[in-house]
Parts: sequence; C-alpha cells; structure tokens
Amino acid sequence: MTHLSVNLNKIGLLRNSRGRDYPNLVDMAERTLKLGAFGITIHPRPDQRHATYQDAYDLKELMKRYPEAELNIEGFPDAQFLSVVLEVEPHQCTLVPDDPNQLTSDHGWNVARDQDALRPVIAKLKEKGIRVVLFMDPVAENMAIAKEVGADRVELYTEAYANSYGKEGSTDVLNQYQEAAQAALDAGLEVNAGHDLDLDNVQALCESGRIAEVSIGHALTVEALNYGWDNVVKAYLNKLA
Ligand SMILES: CC(=O)[C@@H](O)[C@H](O)COP(=O)(O)O
Ligand SMILES: NCC(=O)COP(=O)(O)O
Repeated sequence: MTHLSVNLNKIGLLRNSRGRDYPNLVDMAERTLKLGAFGITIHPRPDQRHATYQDAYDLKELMKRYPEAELNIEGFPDAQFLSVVLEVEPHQCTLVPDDPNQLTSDHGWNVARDQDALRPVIAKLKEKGIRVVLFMDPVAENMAIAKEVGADRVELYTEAYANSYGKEGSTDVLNQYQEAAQAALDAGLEVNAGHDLDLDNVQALCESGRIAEVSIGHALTVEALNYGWDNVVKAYLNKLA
C-alpha cells in the first residue's frame, strides 16, 4: 500500500486570490484527513503565492488532533524556510531545489554538486527528528549519494512519467522509475513520488510496492472540480490500497 499525502497548495492559491480565509486551508486539511488520507503536504514558496509559512504553523496544531497522520513540508532550504520548518517540526521535510521565480518544481537535486550545502541542512533537520526527503530525478546512479549525504528518503520527480503515461514508450519510462526506486531501496532509502500524478497514472507507478508515499495536489484539485473533493480523495485511496 502507498500512503497518500494531499498537497493543499492550490487550496492556498484559491484562498489567497480574494485576500480572505475562504476556503480555509486547515478545514480542507481536516476534511481530507477524516476521509482517510495519510497526510497533508504544503510547499510554501518565498513569495507565498499559495501555501504560506503561517499555514505550516496552523497545520501543526491540527496534526496534534490526528496523531496517526503526517505533515510534510516541501521547499527550498533558504533561511526563512528552514527557520519555519525547525520551529514547526513536521514529520517530514522534502527539500526541493527550486528557484524562487520558478512557476513550479521542474527538476531534482544535483546532489554531487550540492552535497556540501545539503549535508548540514539535512543534519540540522534530522537533529529535530524530522524525516528528510530529497526531491530527485529518476536516475538510479544518483541514489547512493542521496543516502550518503544523510537523506532518509528520496521523492522521485514524476512529471516525465506523467507526460509519458498512455503513450508509446511509456513502459520504458515506467521501468526507469522502477529502477531508480529499486536503486534507492538498495541504498537504504525509502521512496516517495510526486508531481503531476493523477487518478489515471498513479496506480501503475505504485503497484510495484516500492513507493512508500505519493504527494498529490494539482491534478487532485482539478479532478475535484469535476467529481467532488470527497469522491476524488476516496478514489485515490482505493487506487493506492
Ligand atoms: C515538489 C513538487 O513537485 C510539488 O510538490 C510542488 O509543491 C508543486 O508546487 P506548485 O503547487 O507550486 O506547482
Ligand atoms: N511533491 C509533489 C506534490 O506535493 C504535489 O505535486 P502536484 O500533484 O501538485 O503536481
């Protein structure tokens, strides 16, 4: 079974569009946990275009009432992000090598190049008991160094998989992800996955049993416009059971 962590960035985007607390992100998080989701993910970016740093504190309070569930905070480890994460102490922190001006996340870490910067950051997070995940492209050869710099898990960046799904050559792409996942497991890492996953493509990625957790937000929110939030969350849970 693969755990579902629902990314609420797009709920934050909708909320911020009117400068009011509607929809309330914490209410949506609680609704999602009550439906059976394993966790909640937010990715506060420096411009706080959607999820905010305050959301992290507010969700931390919510999670105290759901001890079985997890909070995952994703982001680039700049000083502000790290200060918030070290205060909030989420169950999991996923480090993403995003530039502040990127539209969205679109690449994984170059751990070999960035290892000197990553090591102390990872160590500081782990001192607080936070599980540390590195957002990575699906390259099997890069998994050992992710372990070596101290990560507990990798999150496979799945946009390429999503783009290939249902098209010619999709099996080769899926095999690349499975090989990268196996290499991570062989290195002593657990494996998460995320970005552009949806109700159509998620099951084929996860049925091998290698993926511990998927974090899904954008497509889930769009699908909810068509089928309803509760129905979509339950549909993901069925696909991942
Ligand atoms: C790291 C990743 O792929 C996603 O978690 C990211 O949170 C998407 O960010 P946006 O919601 O800003 O597109
Ligand atoms: N880490 C992936 C995530 O949290 C959500 O990505 P997406 O489903 O919004 O593309």
